[in-house]
Amino acid sequence: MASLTVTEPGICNTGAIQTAESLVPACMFAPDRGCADEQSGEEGFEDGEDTNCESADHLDLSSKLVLVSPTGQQYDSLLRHLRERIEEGCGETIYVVGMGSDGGDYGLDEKDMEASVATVRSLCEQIEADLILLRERTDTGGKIRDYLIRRRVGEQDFLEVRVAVVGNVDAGKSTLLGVLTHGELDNGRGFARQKLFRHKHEMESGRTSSVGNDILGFDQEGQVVNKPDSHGGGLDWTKICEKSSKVITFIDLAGHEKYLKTTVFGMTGHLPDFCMLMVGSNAGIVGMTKEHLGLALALNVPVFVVVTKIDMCPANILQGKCIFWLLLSLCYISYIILNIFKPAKAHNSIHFSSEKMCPIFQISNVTGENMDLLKMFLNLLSSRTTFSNDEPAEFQIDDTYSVPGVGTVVSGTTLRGLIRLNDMLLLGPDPLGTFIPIAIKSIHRKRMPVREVRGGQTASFALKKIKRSTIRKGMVMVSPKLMPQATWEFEAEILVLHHPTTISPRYQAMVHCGSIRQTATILTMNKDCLRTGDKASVHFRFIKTPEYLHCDQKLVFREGRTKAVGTITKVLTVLALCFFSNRGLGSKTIMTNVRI
Ligand SMILES: Nc1nc2c(ncn2[C@@H]2O[C@H](COP(=O)(O)OP(=O)(O)OP(=O)(O)O)[C@@H](O)[C@H]2O)c(=O)[nH]1
Repeated sequence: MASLTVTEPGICNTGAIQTAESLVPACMFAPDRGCADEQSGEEGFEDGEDTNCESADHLDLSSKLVLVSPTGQQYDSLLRHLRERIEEGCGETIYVVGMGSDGGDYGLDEKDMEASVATVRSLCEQIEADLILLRERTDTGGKIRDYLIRRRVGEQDFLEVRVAVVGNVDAGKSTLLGVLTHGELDNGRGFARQKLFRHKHEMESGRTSSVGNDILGFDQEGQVVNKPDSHGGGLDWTKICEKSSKVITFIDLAGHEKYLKTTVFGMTGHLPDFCMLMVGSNAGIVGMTKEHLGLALALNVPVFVVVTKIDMCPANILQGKCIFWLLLSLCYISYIILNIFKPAKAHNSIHFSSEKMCPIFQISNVTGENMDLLKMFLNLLSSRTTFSNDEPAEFQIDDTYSVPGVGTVVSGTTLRGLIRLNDMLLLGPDPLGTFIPIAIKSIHRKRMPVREVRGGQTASFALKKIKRSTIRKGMVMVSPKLMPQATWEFEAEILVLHHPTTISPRYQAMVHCGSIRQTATILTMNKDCLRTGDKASVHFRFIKTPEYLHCDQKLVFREGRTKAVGTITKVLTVLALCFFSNRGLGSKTIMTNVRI
């Protein structure tokens, strides 16, 4: 495992070990993270394995006592480091008080602890953040405390984390979301999921068929904001968002194979930060579980597992089934399986993606067992998207609506940059590959009107003078600075995960890339034919409309059970013709792309 670099007491920078799939923010974390279950001896990662820490600061900030009474220079340095960590952690970080940066100097007495906490509190005031105690431990040297430092947000703002919920049919996905977001336990016969279904046929069959969105709000203290819905009128999202400092958006996906296309769209188009893989303990790893896990890993989305229905499964059988999970992990990931039974482990496992761990929660939606651990863990998850003000705005559309009295509304995810009310963006590409200027007339985040949205946030925009039928999923709205170009053809490095026979040129299948979902034909490839497990460089062409693509975007190429994953390596050249027309005061730009 790669080493951590401690930059000051209690602050470890995981940035150095970030891999493509582990863009979890670099947060402060103490070397006591070795969370192999101290008492139960369960499998975990080794203590000290990551403690190759060295001071990165020329000032002596390495002592556990530096916070007791820092000099002016030390204080400034501590403040600077804390600010950096908060930026990297998208507004929050974990701070350990009572530990030296070498990881071996543990514990403070009562007096020093009070003085250190006072220093940290004053640092937090400087950056307008709150200090929340997560846990306290006592070592031979004294006390050690873990704090969550979370930047205060305005009433209209909140931190946002998206979690895709996948797993086989009947694993208890919708039920868990019903229990978490509505605060009422299930009866084992489908009570909790009723509140989530969007369609009549879902009510009748008990099967999710569409991409559902549910929110769980946490206040500054980490307490759940959602209240049981006594009137049956659904949750008031605006109230939840107003009271929350962090909102977890669950993307509830269908478990049945027949809805796989929708589930793949949910995983690629809704840009989840994390994937919650649900396994019913009565059934184990069956049906689509492996398919969903493979998809999440192929898209580099960090996975944690929630095993449900433990009330139905005797302990010895549950233990036996762990072998399945271990096998699963060996098949798909060389990750360390970490069973979460204690709050300390829930805290320690939040860096699971960068540590190559796969936390497993074992819960019951009926008795509520271990539900608090899961909530605690969810509260500590941080978004993987970092935001920079300077980047030109880019927004991908994943759904469209016609709202009476408002007109056409598009919803989706802001990929980067900042979008403000009345901003002028380019919407496209249409079937001719053109982008048209469009003004943002109103913005809603989680049904709450706001004035701006940033990279990493989902939003919906009301657009003026445009028909809903002219907009489709997969279109984008981007800053004119990007000079967007649509493309028909692209090259990608792909890996065939499964195909019953062989794939050769002229083969057609559905390409999922972000919220783009369109059939493409293989024109050429650098091998004669491809079988399961083969890698190749492939040249694709969309069959219906040109799309807006980037290099390095992940894609899934599938048809039935055939599945390949890959990364776009080249977007083929298009010739952009710009038509300008002056109407009234503002000039209007229409860009048309002609393929060469
Ligand atoms: N006893 C018990 N029953 C549960 C638990 N969790 C879910 N169930 C029941 O399991 C059944 C299936 O749950 P769902 O939430 O519909 O499963 P799902 O994974 O969402 O299924 P799809 O939407 O079809 O993908 C329901 O009858 C639930 O009441 C649990 O922890 N214990």
